[in-house]
Parts: sequence; structure tokens; C-alpha cells
Amino acid sequence: MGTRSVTRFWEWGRKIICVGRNYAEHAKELKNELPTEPVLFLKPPTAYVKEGSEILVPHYSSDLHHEVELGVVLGKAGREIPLSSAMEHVAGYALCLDMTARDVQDKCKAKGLPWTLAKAFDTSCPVSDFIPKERIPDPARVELWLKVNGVTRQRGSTAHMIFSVPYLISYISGVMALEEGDLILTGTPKGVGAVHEHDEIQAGIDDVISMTFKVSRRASITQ
Ligand SMILES: CC(=O)CC(=O)C(=O)O
Ligand SMILES: [Mg+2]
Repeated sequence: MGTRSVTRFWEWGRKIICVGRNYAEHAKELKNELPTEPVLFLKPPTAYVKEGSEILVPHYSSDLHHEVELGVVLGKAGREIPLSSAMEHVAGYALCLDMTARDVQDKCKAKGLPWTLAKAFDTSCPVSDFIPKERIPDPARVELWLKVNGVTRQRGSTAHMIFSVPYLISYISGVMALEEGDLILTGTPKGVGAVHEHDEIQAGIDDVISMTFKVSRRASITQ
């Protein structure tokens, strides 16, 4: 393969590692206990969708939720990364949505099953363009927002994360090797809710970036 740039990380086919319940107010709204260590799950690279393409509601869900999140793009591989050098592994950031089939997730939770159907379907990870590291000098001071059809649904600061970006990098790298081009979704603030076919989702980071996606419905494979 020729030279490729991490600024187009979504084309690399790398891991998308997601952190759940990283904001107390969001854990509370879903009646979840506060975690004592990060809750992790994965999305495949086929979950990526960029502005200009649609978010598809999976045919098996009738309660697709938005979750706006700060994404961290890895620029340097590592295992067992010490907390003190964790930020050296960051190339930049992206604004991300962790689209979640909440009805399916609730059933999985009740049965003690993994969240794959709820979280890892195609188009479940809309992402913005790459944001160079210098544009976000402190990942603990990022103001995230999300609107549906012009109405604000989520607004929250990464200052309220339970586990910080450097802590997450260090922790995750003790579980699985981190590679250049990996993306970490750092969890969502409160205000998650349903979206439907034809809705328009707008999301942003104050003074940094915004993005817009339309929602459509994926036809059943038997149709
Ligand atoms: C309950 C969840 O879906 C956890 C999650 O993804 C989060 O961001 O929190
Ligand atoms: Mg999430």
C-alpha cells in the first residue's frame, strides 16, 4: 500500500474501541451503576460513516439512539502504555456518534448477552473529519453538543468524564495492543434519545467542528 495518512483513519480498517458509562449523569439516566473501571466494547471498521452518507436504522430495531462522543485517534502503537506518556500516542481527535439500538441493547442486558447487535451494525459510528491534536489542547475541556431536527438534545463537557483520556489509553493498552489509526470513543454525556427515519442529526464541538447526518431505514435482508 502507498503512503496513507492517519488523518483518514476511517479508511485504515483499525479497531474502534468504545467506552460506556463514562459520565455519571448518563449512567444515571439509563439507571446503570457507576463503573469502578472502564466498560469497554468494540465496533468493526464497517461501522464508519462519513458526512454525505446516511445513518441506517437496522431492520431489527425500532429505538435507535444518538450518543455524541469525543473520539481519540491513535497516532502511535503501544501496549501497557504508562499514564505519564499516554498523550504521546494521540494523533488527534474526531467528533463521533455511538449509534445504539437501545431496544436491542436492553434485551441483551436483560439476558446477559453481548451488545454486538445493538452497537456494531453498519453505520453505527458516524465520524467527523480528523481534528489535529493542536486544535484541542486539553481533551478534558471539550464542549460537545447534539441537535435533532434543530432541537438540542445533548450538551456536555468532557470535564465530567469519570475516566480521563490518558487513563483510558493506558487502561485499554493493558487489555489489547493499540495501533496507529485506532479510534477510542470516550463515552456520552446525558441526553441520549431516539431518532427516526428522515430525522437530521447535527453535532459539534464548540469552536472546533460540526457535522450533519440524515437518518434512513435499512431494508430487511428478506425484503
Ligand atoms: C449504555 C451505553 O450504551 C454505554 C455507552 O455507550 C456510553 O457512551 O455511555
Ligand atoms: Mg456510547
